[in-house]
Amino acid sequence: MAPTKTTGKDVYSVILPTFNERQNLPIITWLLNRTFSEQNIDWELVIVDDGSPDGTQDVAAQLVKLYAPHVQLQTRTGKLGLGTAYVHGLQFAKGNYIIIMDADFSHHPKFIPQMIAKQKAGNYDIVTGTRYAGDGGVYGWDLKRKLTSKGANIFADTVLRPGVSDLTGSFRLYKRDVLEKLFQSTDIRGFTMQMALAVTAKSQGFSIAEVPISFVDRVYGDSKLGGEEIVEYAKGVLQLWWST
Ligand SMILES: Nc1nc2c(ncn2[C@@H]2O[C@H](COP(=O)(O)OP(=O)(O)O[C@H]3O[C@H](CO)[C@@H](O)[C@H](O)[C@@H]3O)[C@@H](O)[C@H]2O)c(=O)[nH]1
Ligand SMILES: [Mg+2]
Repeated sequence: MAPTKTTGKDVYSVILPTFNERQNLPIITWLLNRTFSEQNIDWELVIVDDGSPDGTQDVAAQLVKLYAPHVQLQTRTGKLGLGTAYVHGLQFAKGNYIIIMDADFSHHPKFIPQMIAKQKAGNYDIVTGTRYAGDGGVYGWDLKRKLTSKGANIFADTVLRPGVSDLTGSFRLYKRDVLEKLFQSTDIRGFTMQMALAVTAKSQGFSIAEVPISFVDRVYGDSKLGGEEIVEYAKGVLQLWWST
C-alpha cells in the first residue's frame, strides 16, 4: 500500500460512477475542470460507467479527448453497483487524494475547495460532506425519501455511535492510502458502503471532519436506490455491530 504523500504536489482524483448520466456528465465535468483550474489544483476525473444503455460512454469518450489529460473512462460490462464502482475506479486513479461523488449534481463541485481546505487544516484522513449539520440540507426529496435517509442515519448512529452526522452520504474526500485500507477492511458494498466505510474508519482510529453541503435531488434521470438497498443497509448496520 502506497502511503499518502505529504511532500510534492498533491493530485486529487475524482471517482465518478455513472449509470445513465449522458445528460449530466458534460456539465459536471465542465464544473470540475473550472473548480480545479481556478484553484490551481492538480486533478483528474475517473469515470466508471457500467455499460449505460443511454450512450453515457460515447459522451464520456468525447470528454476524455476534450479535457485531455485530465479525464479517463473505465468501463464495466453491466450494472454492478455503486460500491464496487469506487473500488474499480481506485485502481486507475493516480492521485494521493480521492474524491468520490455523484454525477447528477446532487453533489456540487463548489464544495470541493472547502473539503480540501478542511482536510489540510487538520490533516484529516477523511472529509465528508454532511447534509445533517451546520448549513447542510436536502432539497427536492419527498417526505418519504427524507425520512428514509434521516432514519437510516439515526438507526446506524444509535446502534454504532460513530459520531458522524451523515453516514449515508457519499460526497467525500479520502487520503488515498486510507481508502485503500478501508476497502480491504470491509467487504460491504452497494449503497450501504458509505456508512460501513465511515464506521470502519472510526473504529480504526482515522479522523473524519465534516463540511456542510446542500444535496439537491437530480434533475435528469432516476435514482437507482430501491427497497432492496434499504434492507441491505439494515443488514449492513447489524453486521458492523457484530464485527466492530
Ligand atoms: N457505475 C455505476 N454507477 C452507478 C450505479 N448505480 C448508481 N450509479 C451512479 O452513482 C451515483 C448515485 O446514484 P443515484 O441513483 O443518483 O443515487 P441517489 O439515489 O441519488 O443516492 C444518493 O444519496 C444516497 C444517500 O442518501 C447515497 O448513499 C448515494 O451514494 C447517493 O449519493 C450517480 O452518479 C449514478 O449514476 C452502478 O450500478 N454503477
Ligand atoms: Mg442521485
